[in-house]
Amino acid sequence: MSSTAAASEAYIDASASWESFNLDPRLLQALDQVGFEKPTLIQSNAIPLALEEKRDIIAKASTGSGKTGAYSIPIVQNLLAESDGSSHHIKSIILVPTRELSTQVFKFIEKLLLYSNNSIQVVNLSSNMNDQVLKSLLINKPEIIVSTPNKLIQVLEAQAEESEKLIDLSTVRNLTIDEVDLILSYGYFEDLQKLETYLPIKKNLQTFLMSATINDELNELKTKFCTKPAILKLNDENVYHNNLMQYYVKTTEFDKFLLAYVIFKLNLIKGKTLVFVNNIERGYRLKLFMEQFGIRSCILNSELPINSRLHIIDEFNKNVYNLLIATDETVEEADVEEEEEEEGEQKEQKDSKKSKSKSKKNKNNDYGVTRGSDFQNVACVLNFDLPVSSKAYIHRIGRTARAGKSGMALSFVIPTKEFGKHKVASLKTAKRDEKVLRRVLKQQLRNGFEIKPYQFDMKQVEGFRYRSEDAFRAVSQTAIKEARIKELKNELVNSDKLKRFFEENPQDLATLRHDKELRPTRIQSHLKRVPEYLLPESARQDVKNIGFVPFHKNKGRGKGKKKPTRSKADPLKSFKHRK
Ligand SMILES: Nc1ncnc2c1ncn2[C@@H]1O[C@H](COP(=O)(O)OP(=O)(O)OP(=O)(O)O)[C@@H](O)[C@H]1O
Repeated sequence: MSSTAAASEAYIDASASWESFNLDPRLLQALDQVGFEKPTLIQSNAIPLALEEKRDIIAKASTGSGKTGAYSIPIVQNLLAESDGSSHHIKSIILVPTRELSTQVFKFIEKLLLYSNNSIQVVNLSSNMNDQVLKSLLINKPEIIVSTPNKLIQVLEAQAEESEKLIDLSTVRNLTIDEVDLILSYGYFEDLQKLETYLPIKKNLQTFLMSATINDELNELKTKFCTKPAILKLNDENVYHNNLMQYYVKTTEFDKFLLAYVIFKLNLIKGKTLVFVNNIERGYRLKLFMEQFGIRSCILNSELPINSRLHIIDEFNKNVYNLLIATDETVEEADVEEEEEEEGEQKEQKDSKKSKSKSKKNKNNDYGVTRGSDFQNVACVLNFDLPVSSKAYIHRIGRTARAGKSGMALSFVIPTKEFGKHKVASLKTAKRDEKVLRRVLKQQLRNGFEIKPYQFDMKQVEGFRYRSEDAFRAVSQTAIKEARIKELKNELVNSDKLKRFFEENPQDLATLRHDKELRPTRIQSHLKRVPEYLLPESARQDVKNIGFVPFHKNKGRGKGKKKPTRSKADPLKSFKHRK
């Protein structure tokens, strides 16, 4: 069995087994190798529909519920069943919204093909290989192509002039669109329309459309690509998020920084934390601020080269880094509009064309980490900046408590009366924080979940204010600009090294750290130490006795269940000093 962690009992479908789907022995062996003992609910529902009934499928299932397997397993099974090992044709196209996800899905399929003796080939079109390498891979007519819609169309259009067609989609038998609503909101709709002209639509083409949240725009795609699809809407949030504790803290614009300092310096969160901010500049501001206290973190945003982005996620998953500050660049007006409409606040009809073109700006980034990315063992998602919609909230918190594991989500919320009071620490999106919080609370409650208010003991936190203000002042606009350029330069060098050594020297990769200090202009080394007098009483007397956030499974979280005991529900209350 491999290192892939076993899923919890609630997460898998105990009544089903891989054997019951008549899977190819090579695939069964691969599933055993990745450590999937039994299918998850979405997998046990989707696989028979796809394999036995040959249905098109539209599936909505919770984040972290195993949707990748739900479509990849039938794809690989069909290919293994058909393959004679000699002739090759492109049979399956898998479209995903981001390059990160493209790599992730590609790697997963490679694992499923481990015992297929190269009879089936898979290519990641969106990876960073040069044209010659890509050409050599495509010449072999790989059975599966994983790509963003944009990249696929680019290659198809570029070859239109050439006599030899590298990609011939007339042989395609399966089209999968993962995170389909995000694909639409990224402005990929036109690319999908173009794709229609290359694919044998509705002629023997099986289609899978997958997402954790599904919107109305999907109807157009459904009519275009599907024939009598089976619609799977698993009401599974309460199964998957039973292990997720959710809290929010009402605070002020500056105190977000103060609290982040206290939380990370005093190690109040045990395990890896993924911090979400709403723009790139905020990410660097927070990193530079925390750096002064000796708190190391990595940055993840669309500015960084793709190789670095993938390496950072990989290393974070291998526990090389504890703290990752990711910019959520899906903070879209379209999302906000959509929610306002849903709640009847905006009566006017949405001009769908306008909203499609508006979100198009994201498309060229092909970047996104709130959706689909399989971050492993994330103990806490900290919404340093609250997202702008409850949909975005679902996807962010879905980066923790995955595969039945436990996790915690903590969100900082700026009350409307506090908005705009601290010029430098202020953020435009925070104006709507309270409104968004109301929606998030309502939406989570519908699924039986409570997001509890969390009160920090501000008397204890107050002692850290002076140092925070000092450190915050040092992070000037110029310091941020310089740090941004420096990081970019570092990562370009890293990315180049990564490119050259990717395959040959995997050990060398480990030495490329992404959490190096970026150093704001003014260095204040005294800030790295927390003096004894600032520690809470208990921490001063006996560091070993100080508590930490318990991330073990808590059975009492679900709807109508018994409330957890205070010590379990109040994880941030006790302080631990970072050594
Ligand atoms: N049958 C299974 N048994 C055990 N673990 C599984 C199984 N299927 C998937 N997993 C694990 O569950 C995690 C989540 O799976 P996956 O990334 O497919 O979720 P998802 O539904 O696509 O989530 P998202 O909506 O966030 O993209 C992964 O770490 C994966 O390895």
